Amino acid sequence: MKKYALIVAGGSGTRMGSPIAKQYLPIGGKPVLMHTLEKFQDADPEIELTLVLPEADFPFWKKLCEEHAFSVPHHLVPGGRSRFQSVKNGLESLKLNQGTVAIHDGVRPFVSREVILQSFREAEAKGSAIAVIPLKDSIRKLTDDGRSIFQERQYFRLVQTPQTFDLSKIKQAFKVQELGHFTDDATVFEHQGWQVHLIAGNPENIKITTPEDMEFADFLIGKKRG
Ligand SMILES: Nc1ccn([C@@H]2O[C@H](COP(=O)(O)OP(=O)(O)OP(=O)(O)O)[C@@H](O)[C@H]2O)c(=O)n1
Ligand SMILES: C[C@](O)(CO)[C@H](O)COP(=O)(O)O
Repeated sequence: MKKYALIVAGGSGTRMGSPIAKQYLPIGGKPVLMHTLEKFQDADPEIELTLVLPEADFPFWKKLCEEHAFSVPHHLVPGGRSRFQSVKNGLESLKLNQGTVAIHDGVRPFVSREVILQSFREAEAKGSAIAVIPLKDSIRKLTDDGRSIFQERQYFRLVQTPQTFDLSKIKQAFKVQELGHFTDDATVFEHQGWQVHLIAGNPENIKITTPEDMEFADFLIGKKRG
């Protein structure tokens, strides 16, 4: 079955607060996004890659690719005002309806090869595959009257990407109007009344969001290089 990956990097990285958006910041000598694209190509060179970026950044990205002699083949698609709109643009750019598509945050460069391959296998068999990890800390729910209530953490999971789907189903799901609780692609899929299938993610697959995450990313890259 044909495999696609939609790497979404259409955001501006306000929580990082750096002059250059976080997806272009260097770790281990090259931009975060290049590591992410390479992860998918290394997992399976047959995966067709689409990169969603703010349209105004296209010339900057092309310059970065030249500077780094970056040769992983990919199509560029303009992002939207929210993650939902960026994913929608990316899905609409895929002209065929058959296959599976992994939707992945460009700022998660530490996704493992095993998780990528497993997500495609399970999505082919079950229609969806959402990478999640269990919690290590205890958790509490805050109430409106200022109290907090213990929660049984075994019933919770942290949700990562990739979130991989049957292509025709996820295209159909994204035809809806955007709702406030659509924080990821699983919530959009579920809105159709379909159940999502969870798979085990890899714990180092962090979403680079704040300056501390960049420090951790530098540490992880260094550790991998030994
Ligand atoms: N309009 C948007 C907003 C976000 N994203 C992407 O969705 C992923 C997860 O979003 P997040 O970490 O929130 O990125 P930003 O929106 O860039 O960060 P912030 O919320 O701090 O501004 C990122 O790869 C980001 O580039 C996107 O493609 N299009
Ligand atoms: C899609 C996601 O990375 C899953 O954990 C997350 O929901 C993105 O959230 P953000 O607030 O847009 O960073």
